Amino acid sequence: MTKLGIIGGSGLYQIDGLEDAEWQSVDSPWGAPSDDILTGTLDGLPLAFLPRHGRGHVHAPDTIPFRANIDAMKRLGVTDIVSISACGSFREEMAPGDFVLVDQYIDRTKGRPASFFGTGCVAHVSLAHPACARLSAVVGQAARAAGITTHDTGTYLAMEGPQFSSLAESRLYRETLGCDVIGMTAMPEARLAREVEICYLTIAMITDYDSWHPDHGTVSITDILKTAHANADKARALVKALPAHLPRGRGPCEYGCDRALDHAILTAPEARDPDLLARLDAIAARVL
Ligand SMILES: CSC[C@H]1O[C@H](OP(=O)(O)O)[C@H](O)[C@@H]1O
Ligand SMILES: Nc1ncnc2[nH]cnc12
Repeated sequence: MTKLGIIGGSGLYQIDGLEDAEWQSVDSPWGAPSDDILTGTLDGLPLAFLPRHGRGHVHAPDTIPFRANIDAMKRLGVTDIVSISACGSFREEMAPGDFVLVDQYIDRTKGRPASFFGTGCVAHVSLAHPACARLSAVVGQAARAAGITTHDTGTYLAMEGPQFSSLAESRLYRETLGCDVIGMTAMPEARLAREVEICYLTIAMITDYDSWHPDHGTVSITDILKTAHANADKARALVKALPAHLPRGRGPCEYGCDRALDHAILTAPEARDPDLLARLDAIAARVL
């Protein structure tokens, strides 16, 4: 049975229209999630919504408790995460107001805890295709049905922030690294979603042209927030359109997202750390 998780970014701190809506506090051995999680159903689809920065925008990109957030989603039984992020654009044709379905990432974040595994239980999952192509196709259909201009692929540069990029960095990411969009939060979120075997997709909601564009000057938070608020209405329209496109029942993910931990754990059973294993109870129960 599909259970949809939505992670809302800057400007998207709640969603409307859920039946049996309830803000639930979820305990995680990885710390407190960014906020309580709004659960309910939308047209019969079970859904869990978490504002990534917390209501009131409490967490900075580097203090978001990514592991607690993803562990909490897993504990709630979420099978698919659609993660929504305000992003800058490196492409003229990916204009403010457009949505980009991210399929690749370049991770330039620094020092954020990026794995549930480590000493005492070492695991290596594949991240060659971090986004779930099945989820991306479904979200693309729903976004178009909601009248949103949507680009089907894009490479996301995850920067550390919280400051925006210098002009030289912006040009490097666009011209040398070939990235399409930029933000501060999709990593390590995408890595962690793969480790917990949840199908995952980042939707980049374009708010600005970062600082490379000769006609747009430097990126300003005031302009970003104006576009982010308009984008949040589109994001809510997209969420409303999703249940009509997302099948309720589900077989195995055809791209293997839900089996990412098969053969991934290297530590011998007798050498595993019981404390770490206890913290992995929700994450790796299927294989431990
Ligand atoms: C509001 S501008 C910078 C801020 O917005 C993005 O957050 P999110 O991905 O959660 O929408 C960006 O990554 C920065 O954290
Ligand atoms: N230009 C930009 N750089 C990083 N994060 C962003 N979020 C929105 N716009 C951004």
